[in-house]
Amino acid sequence: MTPHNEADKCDYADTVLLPGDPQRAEWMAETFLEAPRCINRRRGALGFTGLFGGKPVSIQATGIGVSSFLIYAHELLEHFGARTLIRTGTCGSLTAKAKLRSLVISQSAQAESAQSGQVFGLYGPAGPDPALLACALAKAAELGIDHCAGLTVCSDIFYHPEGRGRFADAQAAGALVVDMETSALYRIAAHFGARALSMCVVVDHIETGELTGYSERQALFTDMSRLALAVAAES
Ligand SMILES: O=P(O)(O)O[C@H]1O[C@H](CO)[C@@H](O)[C@H]1O
Ligand SMILES: O=c1cc[nH]c(=O)[nH]1
Repeated sequence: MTPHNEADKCDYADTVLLPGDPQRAEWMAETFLEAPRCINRRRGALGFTGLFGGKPVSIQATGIGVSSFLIYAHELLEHFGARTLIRTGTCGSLTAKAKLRSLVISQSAQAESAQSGQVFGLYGPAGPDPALLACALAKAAELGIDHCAGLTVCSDIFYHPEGRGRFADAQAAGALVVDMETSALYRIAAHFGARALSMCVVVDHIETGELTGYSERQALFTDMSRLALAVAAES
């Protein structure tokens, strides 16, 4: 038990999938895990453990943004003994290469701004675990999942007064998408000597203004869940 999580120490599997949204956590657990058990309801940040391919896997919602994310990730790594964290998120596309509704695997991540840089300065720069990344790329091809891989920019602010213009530098640096947690995931996992990978479904397009509807999203999460669990099963 921690201030934010009522689970017992032994309730989490070594491998934990991390969606931001508790409804996504519940849907993934009920749809894909055998014998899912809800192990955390505190603050509505739902956590589950069940079996996938005979192997224990957990799914824990992390909320929105780095501050919330780091609380759940820290407690999973330090208190609950998680060794592999796989983010199953959503993101906004910054380029035609990352199509609406497709899956983007974060090969690298950077903070949006100096402000984010200060937050992330607590932990050194880091990327995905190379073996998890290679496994995800191979499995995505094997499962026929529409995906691309590249740089994710990690922002602290969803509604920003400067709007999408603020991503010009990130776009020039080749960023495919923006989310609000991936850089923090890579950095905190490296700090604790754990392995991490982030994959996100593109739910809106910053350049074209295209949007998906919330009710459509569960269908969009099927491929991401299949891929994340295939990686978890091999990890
Ligand atoms: O859908 P999740 O996983 O929460 O991820 C994305 O969605 C939220 C913003 O709508 C941020 O947390 C962002 O990173
Ligand atoms: O535009 C978006 C969409 C999802 N998540 C983000 O952080 N930004």
